[in-house]
Amino acid sequence: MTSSNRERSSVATEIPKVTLQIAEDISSRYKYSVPEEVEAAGFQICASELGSIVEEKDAKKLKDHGGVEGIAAKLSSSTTRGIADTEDQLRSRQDIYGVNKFTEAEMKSFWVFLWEALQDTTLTILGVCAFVSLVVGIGVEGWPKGAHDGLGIVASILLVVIVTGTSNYRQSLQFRDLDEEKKKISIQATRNGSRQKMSIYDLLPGDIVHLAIGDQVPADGLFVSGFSLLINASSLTGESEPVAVNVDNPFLSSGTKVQDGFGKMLVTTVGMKTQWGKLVAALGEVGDDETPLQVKLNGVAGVIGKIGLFFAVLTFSVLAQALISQKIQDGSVMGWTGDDALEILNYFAIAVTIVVVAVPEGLPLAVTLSLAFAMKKMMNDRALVRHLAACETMGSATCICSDKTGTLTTNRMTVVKACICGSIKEVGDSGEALKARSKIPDPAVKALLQSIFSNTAGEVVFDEEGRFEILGTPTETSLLAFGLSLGGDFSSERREAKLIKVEPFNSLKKRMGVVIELRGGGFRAHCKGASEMVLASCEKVIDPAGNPVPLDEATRQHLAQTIESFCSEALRSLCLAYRDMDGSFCVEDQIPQEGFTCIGIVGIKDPVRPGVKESVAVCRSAGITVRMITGDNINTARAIARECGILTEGGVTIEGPEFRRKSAEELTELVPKLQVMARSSPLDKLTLVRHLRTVGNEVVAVTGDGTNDAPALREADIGLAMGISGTEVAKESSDVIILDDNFSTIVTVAKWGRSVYVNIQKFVQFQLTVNVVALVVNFSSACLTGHAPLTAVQLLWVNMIMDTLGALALATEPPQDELMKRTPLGREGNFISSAMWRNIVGQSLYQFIVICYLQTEGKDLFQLSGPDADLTLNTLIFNAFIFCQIFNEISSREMEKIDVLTGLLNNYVFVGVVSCTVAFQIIIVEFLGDFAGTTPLDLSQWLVCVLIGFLGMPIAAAVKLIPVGSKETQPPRQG
Ligand SMILES: Nc1ncnc2c1ncn2[C@@H]1O[C@H](COP(=O)(O)OP(=O)(O)OP(=O)(O)O)[C@@H](O)[C@H]1O
Ligand SMILES: [Ca+2]
Repeated sequence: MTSSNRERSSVATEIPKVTLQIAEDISSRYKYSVPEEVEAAGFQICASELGSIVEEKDAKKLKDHGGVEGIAAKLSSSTTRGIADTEDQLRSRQDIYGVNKFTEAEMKSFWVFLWEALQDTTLTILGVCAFVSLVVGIGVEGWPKGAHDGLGIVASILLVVIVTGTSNYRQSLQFRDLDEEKKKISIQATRNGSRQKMSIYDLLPGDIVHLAIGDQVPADGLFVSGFSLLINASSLTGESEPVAVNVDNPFLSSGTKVQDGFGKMLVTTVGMKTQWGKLVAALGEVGDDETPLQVKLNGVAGVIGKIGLFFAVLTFSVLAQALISQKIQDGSVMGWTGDDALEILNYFAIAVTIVVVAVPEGLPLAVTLSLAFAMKKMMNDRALVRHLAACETMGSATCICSDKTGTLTTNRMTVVKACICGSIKEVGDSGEALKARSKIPDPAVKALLQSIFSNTAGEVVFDEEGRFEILGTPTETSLLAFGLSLGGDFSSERREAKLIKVEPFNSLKKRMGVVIELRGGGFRAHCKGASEMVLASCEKVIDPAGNPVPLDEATRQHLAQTIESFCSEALRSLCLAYRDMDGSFCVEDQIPQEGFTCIGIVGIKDPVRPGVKESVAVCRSAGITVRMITGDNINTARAIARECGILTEGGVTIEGPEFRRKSAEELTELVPKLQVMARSSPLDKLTLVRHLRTVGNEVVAVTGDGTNDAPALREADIGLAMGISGTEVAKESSDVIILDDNFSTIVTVAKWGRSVYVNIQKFVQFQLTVNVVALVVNFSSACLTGHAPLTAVQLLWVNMIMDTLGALALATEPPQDELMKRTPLGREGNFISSAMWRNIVGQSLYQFIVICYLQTEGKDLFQLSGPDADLTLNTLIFNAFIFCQIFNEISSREMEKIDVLTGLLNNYVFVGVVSCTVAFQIIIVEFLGDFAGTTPLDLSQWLVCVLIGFLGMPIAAAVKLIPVGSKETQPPRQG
C-alpha cells in the first residue's frame, strides 16, 4: 500500500486486521496481559507497558507489540487518521492514560506568606522587645497603662507583616497567571483524519502529532514517518549532540526539541508519566533568579543596614550612658527600679527600630513591585516577560538587532509576480493568475505545479464541510496558494508523485529539496530556495515554448536581473527548479546540487507592518540603534530597511558570506556603521551580537522567531522571541515573548524597561532621604538631649511609609513619552546618579535643619509649657517629620523636572497611598496617643506641621536648579 492509498482506507477496516495479526504474534513470543479495565475501555495496552517501551528504548518489546503500527492499533488509533474524536472516546482515553499536564507545585497560601513575612530578624527582635516591655510594663504600671508601649510595637509589627505578606501574595498570584500564559503551546495533530491545531494539553496517547523544526516534542512517543528528523535532547539528558530519529530509532521523549527535519509521531505516554514529567516532578519549580538590579540593590541595602546598626549601637550607648550619669548624679546608681529597666528596654527598642528603619528592606520589594507592575502592563501591551530581569535590561538597551520577516513585515505573504518561460507576469490575485496561466505552455505549468505541491513542507487540508485550509510557514503557504490559484490540485498532485526523499528547508542551506518517483517510472528532484543560489545550480531553463533548453549567458543575465528587480521591489524571491535523475535513486543518496532546470522565479510580497517606521524613529530619538539581520536577499533587505527607516544615508549593508570573511579589525571598523545584514546564517547573527556586546560594549536586544535565531537570542542581553511565528526553541531561548510579533511592541518594552529603572531610582532617592534624616535626627538628639524624639512605634510607622507604601507609590508610575527622548543608560551608568545625590542631600539638609530648629526653639515657637510640653513638642516633631516625607514623596516623582504634579491625579495608587498615609497619621496623632507616644494637636499646630512639610516642595524644586554634570541631563544622541 502506498501512503496515499492507506490514507484513504478507513480505520474501521484497518484496525481489526492488524489486531488479529498482532494477537498471533504476541502469543508466540511475548507474554503481556492487558489489564481488565484497559481492555474494557477498548484498548490493548496499558500506560506502564507503553512507558517501559519508550522510556527504556526497548526495540525488542516494540517489535513484540507489532512495531509502531501495532502500538497504534492497540491504542485504538491509526498512524494515518489518528484517534476518533468523539466525546466519550476521548474521555475513556483520558481515564486510562491520563492527561498531558504536569502537576504543579502547590500554590502557597496567604498564611504562608504572612508567616514568611514574620520571620524577619529585626521584626523578631522587636517582638521580643514588645514581650519584655509588656511583662515589665504591666508589672510596674499595671494593666492597661503599662501595656501601651508593648501593644503599640506589636500592632506595628502586625501591620508590617500584613502589608508585606499581602503584597507578596498578590504578586505570586500574578506570576502564576503569567506562568500559565508561558505554558500555552499549540501543536498540529491529526485526529479523525484531519490535521488540526490543538493545545499540547489536549494530546492523548494515540494522537498523531506533526513535528517541524523548532518544535518541542510534546509527549513521549514513537516515530511514524518523516525526513531528516534530528532531535536535541540536551534539556533532558544534557547531551548536546542531536540524535537522528527514524524507523530504526523511533523513540521520542517529551521536552526534547526538533533541531532539523520534520516528521509525524504517535503519542504513547502523556503528562506526569513521561520522562520529562518525572524530571519536572523531581526538580520542582525553579524560581526566577534575582535580577542584576536586585543584586546591586541588595548590596546597597547591606551597606546601609550596617551603617544603621552602627548608629543604633551608638544611639543606645549614648542614651544608656545619659541615664546612668543621671543616676550617678542622683546618687542612686545602686538602686535600680522597674522604671529604669523599662527605660533601658525602651532605649533598646529604639536602637532596634533604628536598624529596622535603616535596613531598606523595601528596596528589593520596590524592584519586584515595579517589575511585576511593568510585567502586567506589558502583558496588556502584548509582551510576555519570561525573565524578570529582562524588563530592567531592556531599559538600558543601546541597540536592537531585528529580523525582518514577521517583525518588521506582516508575515502575510502572497506571490505577486512570477517569471516563467522568460516573461514576468503579475499573479497577485486569482484573475491575474488564471490569465498568466493561459499564456504559459502546458508542460511548464505541469512542472510548476508539481514543484509547488510536492516540494513543500506545507499541506492543503480539507475539513468536514469541504473547506480547505493551507498549513505551513507563510512562505510555503503563499506558494501553495499560488499553485491553487493556477488551478492546481494538491491531493491529486500528491497521488501522482511518490515522495522518496525530503531535505527540509533550513536557514543554513536556504533551500529545500525533494526526490519523487514519477508515475511512469524514473526519479525527479525538485529544489526551491534563495533565488540566486538555486539559479546558480541551474544549467537549463524552460523556454517560452515550454521546452527545457540550455541556459545561455544572456538568459542567465536576464534571470539575474529579474531577481534583482523583484528584490528591489521588496519582494522575497524564490527560484524553483527540477532535475530528472538518470538511473535509480536511493534514499541514502544526497540530492545533487547542480544540473537543474529552472522552472521559474516567484516574487513574494510581505508588506511592512504599519507603525514600524514610527517605532524605528522613536528608537532613533531614544538613542537606540536598530539593525536588521535577515536571511533574505540583500536587495529585498535593503528595500525593506529603507522603507522602515532603518537604512539611512551612509549606512552599511553587507551579506553574510562577506561578513564572515572579515577580520577582527575590519569588523571593529565596520560594525558600528552596519545597518543591514542579509543572507545571514545563524552563526553570523551570533557573531554580530557577540561583537556588539564585547567590542562595542553595547547592551543588545535581539529579536527572532526561528530556531536559527536561538543562539543569537541566548547571547543577547535581552532576547525577544515572536509569539505567533516563533518556534518553541526560539521562545525558550528568549527573555521576552512579543505576542503580536510587532516591532512597535519592542519599543513599548524598551519604554517600560526605562520606566522601571527610573521608578526604582525615584524610590531609592525617596527612601535614602528618609533614612538619612531619621538616623541623624534620632542619633543627634540622643547625643544632645539624652532622648530620642521619635519613639519605636513612630519609627516603625516611618519605616512603613518609606518602605512598603513608598514602593507602592513610586514604583508603579506609568512611563512617560519623555523617557524615549534620552540616551540609553548602556552598560555602565551609576544607579544612584549625581542628580539623585543632589536631591537627597538638599532635601535631607532642609528636613534636618527644620527638626533641629523645632527641637531647640519649638517650645518657644508654640509657647508650650507645663507637664505636657515635652510630649507635645515630640508629637509636633513627629508630625512635621511625617508631613515632610509625604511632600517629599510627591517631589520624588521627578528627579530632574520642576513640575512634579503632572499626571499625579491619574496615578490612583499614588493618590491612594498618600491619602491613606495622611488619614492614618491623623488617627495616630489624635487617637492612638497611648500606643504611639503622641498627644492630640490643635488646629494651628497641625497647620504648622503641614506647612513645614509643604515647604520641602519649593526647596526640592530649587535644589533641582543646581546643575550636576550627570548623564541624564545630556541631550539625546543624534543619529
Ligand atoms: N520554505 C522554504 N523553502 C525554500 N526556501 C525558503 C523557504 N523559506 C525561506 N526560504 C529562503 O530562505 C531565505 C530566508 O532564510 P532564513 O529563514 O534563514 O531567513 P531568516 O533569518 O529567518 O529571515 P527573516 O529575517 O526574513 O526572518 C528566503 O529568502 C528564501 O529565499
Ligand atoms: Ca526569521
